[in-house]
Amino acid sequence: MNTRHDPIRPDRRRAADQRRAEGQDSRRAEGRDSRRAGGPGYGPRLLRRAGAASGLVLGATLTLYPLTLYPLALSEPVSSSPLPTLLGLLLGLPHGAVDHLVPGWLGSARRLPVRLAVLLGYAGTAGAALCAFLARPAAALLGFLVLSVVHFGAGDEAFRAEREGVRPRLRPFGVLAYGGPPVVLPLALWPEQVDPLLERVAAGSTALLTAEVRAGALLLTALAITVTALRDLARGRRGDVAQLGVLTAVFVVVPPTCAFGVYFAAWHSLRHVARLLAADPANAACLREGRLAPALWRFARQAALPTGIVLVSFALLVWYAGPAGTLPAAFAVLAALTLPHALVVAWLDRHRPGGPRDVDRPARPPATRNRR
Ligand SMILES: CC1=C(/C=C/C(C)=C/C=C/C(C)=C/C=O)C(C)(C)CCC1
Ligand SMILES: [Fe+2]
Repeated sequence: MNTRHDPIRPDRRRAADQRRAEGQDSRRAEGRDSRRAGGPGYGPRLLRRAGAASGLVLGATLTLYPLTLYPLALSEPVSSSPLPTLLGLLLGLPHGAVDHLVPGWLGSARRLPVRLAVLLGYAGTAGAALCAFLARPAAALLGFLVLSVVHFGAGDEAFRAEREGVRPRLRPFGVLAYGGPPVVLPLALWPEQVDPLLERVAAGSTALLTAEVRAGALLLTALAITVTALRDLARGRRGDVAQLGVLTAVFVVVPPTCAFGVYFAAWHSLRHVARLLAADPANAACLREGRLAPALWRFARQAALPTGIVLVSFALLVWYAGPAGTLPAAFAVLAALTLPHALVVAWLDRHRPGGPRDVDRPARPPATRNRR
């Protein structure tokens, strides 16, 4: 096969080989794109819609809140109730329920032993995180908050890159600009509402979050938001600037437990589910035809059993811990599942079309090459 040392016309052979390889490369990239993203252009289109929907829901929360809900939600029992956060977490739970299938979709874990190893690794990592949470709750909660900033922010950076069909670049300021608002703003701007909850989740955790730590994190987040917004403005991405503005404003204006509940279900989870629908090769045909319902139905079926298992484990834990233990139990389960979930999502970001494992160019092949 290797003709590099062929004594006869090596230059012409080499050129022909290169042309053939380029053609194969391009066809492979196209096939990969249509397998994974539901047909050329469909993945980005789905992500654009999901992005617009999440921005609209947060925008609606921001505008309706002062008009209708403000007096109610600022009233003491509602503003510091964990209920909206728990409800949002519950609604968003399925976004992590098909994590174990993702490596198989991207072609890395189709064989049964590999799939079993993925499942075992997932369960083992969750178990280790749960042990850490039970042994050192305050320190573990702090680690969980940092992990949340990175997971939320990297998720949005990857989402934006996939929507544009380019390689994801995890710029630290970009990650902090998107991951900071849902975590840092509640801690820094709403301590009266958040601190009692943090103490209920893990006694002693607020002592670690000193005023200086919060002020420093707030400053860095504000800087990251400003830099990212200016960078996007310079590139003419006014839509992204508006979305970042809405995301930030929601966490400044709306009390945190409410803002976080809406954010988790309608922004983080919705966007991630859109990426999952585009990544599942079995959705390619229906998504190419513009039919979303079969893809959603397939996702619902795949997510049902793992979501059910988590809910039953959670119910057992609450029953064991009693009503006072509900919040710590909820967060212990959440923190335990977040660690393997964040690892799988980081893996997805690296292996999606256009990710660093792919060739060093946009996810979709250039328009001039091999267009039908
Ligand atoms: C503990 C706590 C909070 C933080 C919750 C976080 C950070 C959840 C992260 C979930 C993740 C990362 C899920 C993965 O997809 C709030 C809302 C600030 C205030 C109430 C107490
Ligand atoms: Fe997530």
